[in-house]
Amino acid sequence: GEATVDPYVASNANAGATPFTGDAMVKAFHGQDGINRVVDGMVTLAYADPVIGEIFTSHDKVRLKRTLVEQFCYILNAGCVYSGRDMASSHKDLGVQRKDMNRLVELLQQAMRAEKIDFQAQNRFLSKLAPMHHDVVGR
Ligand code: HEM
Repeated sequence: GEATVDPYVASNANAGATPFTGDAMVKAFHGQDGINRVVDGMVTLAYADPVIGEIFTSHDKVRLKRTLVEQFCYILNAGCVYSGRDMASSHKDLGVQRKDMNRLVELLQQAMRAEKIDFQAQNRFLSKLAPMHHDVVGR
């Protein structure tokens, strides 16, 4: 099941990036099914990772997968609403460092490669996520 969290106001703005327009990106990611597989792959790798796994293991994987799928799907313009928390609230107190962010990006790349996402589309998506390090990495 999914753990409950403190109340917050849901908004697509919480996703932390302006979505792509048109359907090129959703096609490149093989639709919502492909997005689900990419998130599943990334989350599985992250929980099992020797470097960053420890940051994840005490947190609810069910909610994380659901909200990550919504966030990726929203940003890729694949027809979803993001119902999760904003990136600053989601990551405060986790103690995420820049190297952890870099590691998660590597795992996302691994998951996208496994789904055979076009390389240019991978990089276009990563460039939407990169500025979020300001909110994700603790200071
Ligand atoms: C651009 C990079 C990142 C994005 C887009 C992202 C996205 C998200 C989203 C959507 C959530 C769920 C929000 C919610 O529950 O309402 C979340 C939570 C979480 N993220 Fe990230 N994240 C990023 C980077 C990281 C990094 C680098 C780490 C650690 C290495 C991390 C660890 C976590 C953990 C442990 C949670 C669960 C927090 C909780 O249960 O309270 N995230 N993230």
